[in-house]
Amino acid sequence: MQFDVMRFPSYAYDPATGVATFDYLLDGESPESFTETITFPAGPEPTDAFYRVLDLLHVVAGVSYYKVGAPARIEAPKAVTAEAQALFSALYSKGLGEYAYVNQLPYVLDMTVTVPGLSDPAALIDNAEGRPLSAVGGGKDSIVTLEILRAAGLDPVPFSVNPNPVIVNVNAASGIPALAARRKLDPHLFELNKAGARNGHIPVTAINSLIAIATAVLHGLGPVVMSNERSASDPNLIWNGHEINHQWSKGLAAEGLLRDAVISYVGLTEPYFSLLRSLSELHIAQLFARFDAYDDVVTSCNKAFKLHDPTARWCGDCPKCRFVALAMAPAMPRERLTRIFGTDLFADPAQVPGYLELLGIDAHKPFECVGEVEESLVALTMLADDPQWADAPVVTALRAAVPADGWAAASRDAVLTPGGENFVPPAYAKALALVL
Ligand SMILES: CC(=O)N[C@H]1[C@@H](OP(=O)(O)OP(=O)(O)OC[C@H]2O[C@@H](n3ccc(=O)[nH]c3=O)[C@H](O)[C@@H]2O)O[C@H](CO)[C@@H](O)[C@@H]1O[C@H](C)C(=O)N[C@@H](C)C(=O)N[C@@H](CCC(=O)O)C(=O)O
Ligand SMILES: Nc1ncnc2c1ncn2[C@@H]1O[C@H](COP(=O)(O)OP(=O)(O)OP(=O)(O)O)[C@@H](O)[C@H]1O
Repeated sequence: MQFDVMRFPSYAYDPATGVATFDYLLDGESPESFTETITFPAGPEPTDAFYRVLDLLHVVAGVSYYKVGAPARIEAPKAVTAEAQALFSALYSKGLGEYAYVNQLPYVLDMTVTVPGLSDPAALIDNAEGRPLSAVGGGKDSIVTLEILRAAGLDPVPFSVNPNPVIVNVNAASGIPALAARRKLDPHLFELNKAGARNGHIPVTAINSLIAIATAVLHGLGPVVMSNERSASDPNLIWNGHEINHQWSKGLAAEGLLRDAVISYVGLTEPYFSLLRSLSELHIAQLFARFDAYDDVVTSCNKAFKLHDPTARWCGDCPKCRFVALAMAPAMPRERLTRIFGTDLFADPAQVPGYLELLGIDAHKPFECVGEVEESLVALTMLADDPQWADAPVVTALRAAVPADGWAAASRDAVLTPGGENFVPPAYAKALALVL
């Protein structure tokens, strides 16, 4: 399918129903149009700031439709600030890096989004003191964030886009009333995919983040708090001189771009940050071990989410399950880990090849939300030192497979000491410090 340009004809919002509709057009000889629907939790009459977030969301959510044909031009509909334009361009290039690599479309890595003009920054709106909106994905990370915010008395409001049964159960376990938004992709996208249109991964966290920010603005809440970890900024591979990162929109660069766009174009003083940015996945897993109220519900397995089966939890046989089990194992009794996963991955030699990938011994880091190779190596050294794990068949096999220079790269201090740039405001940094 060939298209010349991607356009964004219009969007609409109905305050009575909370329904927003976003229109997209892939223009060319045989154009295709799409409408995405997002239903926000009903709230008071929207302000200008809310509509400004929708202006950003309109362009950002367009990535799902752009990927059908990847035209060489993308024309955003409205004048925005330079920071917002920078977000758009990065999202359609770096955010679609995995898609470009898998579909062998190198020009996508250099895509820019044009705008009809540059606007002045919006007047500032001080939202820093409001109750935080805490994004919940159902995995260990967002549970840790929610509990840190609660312990510090910050009174978080859990929020999810399209809450699946895992998220519903996690929210129930937290006991805190939650907000939710519904997002419906245009069914025409799936028809085109069935007919063989191009497809691939998109930077979904950027879309969920803007839906969260719009909800926070609509409900007069404070900052949106994410749970994106340090290793989310780590690329999977380098291709044509560009970093390809499956988790690009969870990374630090995307967080900075999104913050700058919302601060300048919407005017919020404290729109959005990741509380866990300075922590490794291994460290977050250690913190999760302190909260056993979620053991029967927590699920980070993307395969389980793909099954659309309300009872599906950990599949026990994918990179995400392998990594999270490895990260949690050093912090909890073997029976507890086996209960959470429904299986003992370290007793099953069939898991060894998958673990070799995570340890950087085979192939590149999988296109999944998994930690850095160093984190896996450190977790393995911790298991090797722990009598309950040392003789597990998978641990024994992995210890033998890691080359001598591999161990040298595994520094417990480096992995378990918070570090790196982050955007956490001081009041929230204090809350985090209480659990470290
Ligand atoms: C659950 C999952 O992993 N989905 C990825 C999978 O899609 P699949 O066909 O197996 O199932 P669906 O997610 O139901 O998608 C159906 C089709 O719709 C397209 N689509 C979906 C959401 C969207 O916002 N826009 C869309 O166009 C999708 O392409 C399917 O055709 O494979 C896809 C292709 O590789 C992935 O794009 C799907 O990923 C979802 C967008 C998703 O939610 N993935 C997260 C679990 C995920 O990967 N998160 C990353 C962070 C990525 C980021 O930068 O934000 C992570 O946690 O590492
Ligand atoms: N459906 C959703 N609605 C709102 N926020 C979400 C949703 N899914 C994920 N998120 C948020 O996006 C970020 C990245 O998601 P990710 O799946 O990595 O995190 P998680 O589910 O909390 O933990 P884990 O890494 O263990 O799966 C997190 O801040 C998470 O809270």
